[in-house]
Amino acid sequence: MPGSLVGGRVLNNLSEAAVHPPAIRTEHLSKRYGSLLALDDLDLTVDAGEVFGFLGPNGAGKSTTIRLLLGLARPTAGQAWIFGTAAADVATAHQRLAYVPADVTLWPQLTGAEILELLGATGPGVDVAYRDELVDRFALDLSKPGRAYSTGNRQKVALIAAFATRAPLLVLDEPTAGLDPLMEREFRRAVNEARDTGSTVFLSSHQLAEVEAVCDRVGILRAGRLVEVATIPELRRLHRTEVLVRFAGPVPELTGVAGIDGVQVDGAALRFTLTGPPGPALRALAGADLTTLTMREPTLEEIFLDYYGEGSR
Ligand SMILES: Nc1ncnc2c1ncn2[C@@H]1O[C@H](COP(=O)(O)OP(=O)(O)OP(=O)(O)O)[C@@H](O)[C@H]1O
Repeated sequence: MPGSLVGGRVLNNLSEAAVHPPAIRTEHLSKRYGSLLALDDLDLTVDAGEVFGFLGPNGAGKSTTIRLLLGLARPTAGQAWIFGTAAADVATAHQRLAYVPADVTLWPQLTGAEILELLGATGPGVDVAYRDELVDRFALDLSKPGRAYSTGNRQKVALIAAFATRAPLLVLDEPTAGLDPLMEREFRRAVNEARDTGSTVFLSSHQLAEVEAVCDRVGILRAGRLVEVATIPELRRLHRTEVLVRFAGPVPELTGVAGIDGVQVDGAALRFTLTGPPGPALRALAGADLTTLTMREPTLEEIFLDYYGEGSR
């Protein structure tokens, strides 16, 4: 390794970053449309090999970010890199990525088969055997002209074309919005296969179950600002857990105990929300005569509602 020849940990790390740059890196990336700051100072790194979910309510700035990453829009400030290449250097950056837009448009006169051929010939390469396998798995009829495909089938054509490139980076904007549950399952399989072969997947989504099923990490965007980046278990730890306790004897007084919120007494049952470490609550309960203790982790939906809440965009 060139780094180890000259020695020194710092130099090794530098050469590592140069040889294996992150799949996506942004620094102070911002986009303004008139008075609207659609994306505000985004600093994000997605490592090669990660499946990263980009979440946010309508209008949060997800598609704007994707357009900036693809060089389809110019940042107002900041910069983005794809595997170390400036996103603005489209000819180089796009040799290593495949993209599926939220609204797939196909050439109306070409058949599905012709469209896949064309996309294969103009993209970053194609694994024909894998493409044929995906056509079967997504149950896509390739004989129809583009104009005759439904929204979901147009999406399938674009997804198959993207996965079949085996590109090092797949950028997918709302990839399953038009797919039925069976096809969603195939989509998840294909994402896992992409990860298994070392590809990076960056997907924007509103579908929390999908994000939970396939993503290693998620970024949460709200009104143009990145408000969290975490793994899903980390997100759960950051958020409240609902606790239900039933007692055989008297119900202890928990109001004022650290890390507890929303205490409700209902006969011999006590409900509360754990907002911090469970130690103080458990100590407060230790002397009581408990019959059951149930803890429920927040669903991803509850976590996102916490972030989106009032005033979100
Ligand atoms: N070309 C444009 N001109 C003016 N405003 C724009 C333009 N593109 C996007 N916007 C605005 O920027 C904000 C972010 O839009 P963007 O499409 O990035 O959101 P999104 O998170 O992808 O939303 P959705 O989930 O609905 O797709 C929105 O308020 C949108 O109206």
